[in-house]
Amino acid sequence: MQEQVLINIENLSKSFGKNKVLRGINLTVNKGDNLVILGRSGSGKSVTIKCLVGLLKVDKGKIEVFGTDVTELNYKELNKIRLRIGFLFQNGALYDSMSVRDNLAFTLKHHTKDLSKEEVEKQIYEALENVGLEDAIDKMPSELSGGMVKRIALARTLIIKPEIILYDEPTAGLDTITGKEISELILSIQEKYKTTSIVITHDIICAKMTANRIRILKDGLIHVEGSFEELKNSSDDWVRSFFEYE
Ligand SMILES: Nc1ncnc2c1ncn2[C@@H]1O[C@H](COP(=O)(O)OP(=O)(O)OP(=O)(O)O)[C@@H](O)[C@H]1O
Repeated sequence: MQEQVLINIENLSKSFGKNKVLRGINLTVNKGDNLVILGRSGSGKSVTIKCLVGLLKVDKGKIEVFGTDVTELNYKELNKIRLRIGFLFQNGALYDSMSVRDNLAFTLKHHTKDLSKEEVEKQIYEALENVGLEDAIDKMPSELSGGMVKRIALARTLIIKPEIILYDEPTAGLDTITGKEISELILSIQEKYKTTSIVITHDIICAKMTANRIRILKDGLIHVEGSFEELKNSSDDWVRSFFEYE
């Protein structure tokens, strides 16, 4: 069966002044892929996904998402594509002044107009159930632990039923056990919803649990790609160094 390409990046370049961050990235993500991008701090992982959703303007190259080159779109057209993509940002903060319910309702209503009150409530419960936090519905963000905030942020991402989910450092700032729980959750979401995802992480356990393919960025290019086991056993010392703490 022919693979369906959801993301196709060709020759993507991006500099900030003299800082040449991306020097010609090529990347495809097929439907159902769960791609992990590894790379040292500052190697351009976040810049890559920000270009992907049009938060940063590219210098050169093509980025096709759902078959449309997003580098050529105006704001309105870009927004249409973004509605099909969920983000879990590194500091994916919730709105502090809103309860968990209102945080989720706000996102849902922004995304899908004209839902009945009952439907909104039902979808909020469903999203919270997916992350095992139905009981937190009336809590304020200040009452939640770091791991709970990540889970709620994930529920907020899921509530729009995205076709692609972008995770930027989903386990950053969490202790090992809580980080592992978040990775397990990402995995269970992948299995339940057959989502396509890109996960940017430093956390090798998270990469092992969530990736079907891994790419490693170096010097503004994709240095290497392969499965977890292939890269872990690479003949390249630099590549293997990422897997030392597994
Ligand atoms: N808006 C910006 N303006 C100027 N420079 C930027 C901007 N965004 C990113 N950079 C620079 O681009 C480079 C890559 O940053 P990026 O955030 O993509 O790294 P990263 O690989 O995600 O790192 P980390 O793992 O630490 O999050 C860095 O040198 C950073 O300073």
